[in-house]
Amino acid sequence: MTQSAHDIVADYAREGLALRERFFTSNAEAIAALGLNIAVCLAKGGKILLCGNGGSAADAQHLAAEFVNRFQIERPPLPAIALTTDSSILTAIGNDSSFDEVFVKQVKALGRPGDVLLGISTSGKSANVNAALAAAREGQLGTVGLAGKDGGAMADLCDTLLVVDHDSTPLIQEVQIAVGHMVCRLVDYYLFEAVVELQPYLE
Ligand SMILES: O=C(CO)[C@@H](O)[C@H](O)[C@H](O)[C@H](O)COP(=O)(O)O
Ligand SMILES: [Zn+2]
Repeated sequence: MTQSAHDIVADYAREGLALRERFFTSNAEAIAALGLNIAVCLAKGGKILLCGNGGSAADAQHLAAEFVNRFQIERPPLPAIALTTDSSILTAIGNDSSFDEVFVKQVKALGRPGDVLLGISTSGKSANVNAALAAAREGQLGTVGLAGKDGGAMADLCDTLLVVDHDSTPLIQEVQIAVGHMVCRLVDYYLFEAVVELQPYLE
């Protein structure tokens, strides 16, 4: 029998709520550690590079904007670059080399040791994201992955990997942007509210 529109809404909301509950209950410590890790990178003068495809490209841009502009408190701008935004770079690399290379070359051009690359994918199988993570590791950047499903190939490429254990791409994405927002909140906390807590990690 065909589902009603009401049932589609109710089922989607119920599944998303259950996933959030499961994921954040079992990953709270890892998310707190990730927030600290990103705060330490920024406090030491590093920057955050972000990449992903489709909805994850939007998430990369969304999160870069939170760092550069502000999140919930007024504070100095923080350095973050989404590698998904420059259409000249993306089309030149995609056209001359391959779409798999669109992020790698930017990591090599812009990344410095001590920076962090945050790769976002729901499948863990996006070749351009995984190539960027491999190049970041090679260049001594920290590598962080937000993945879904079974994590794909990202596990072997990331210092920190958070896997949203579900098969639905949009539900995974909704959890991933919440993780990103929590990291922004934690960065504000460590850099501007609880500076003494950060101090031991800077020595
Ligand atoms: O937003 C969505 C689906 O919700 C799509 O645009 C989705 O992001 C695209 O199909 C991506 O190419 C999927 O890439 P990935 O998550 O597997 O790395
Ligand atoms: Zn989407």
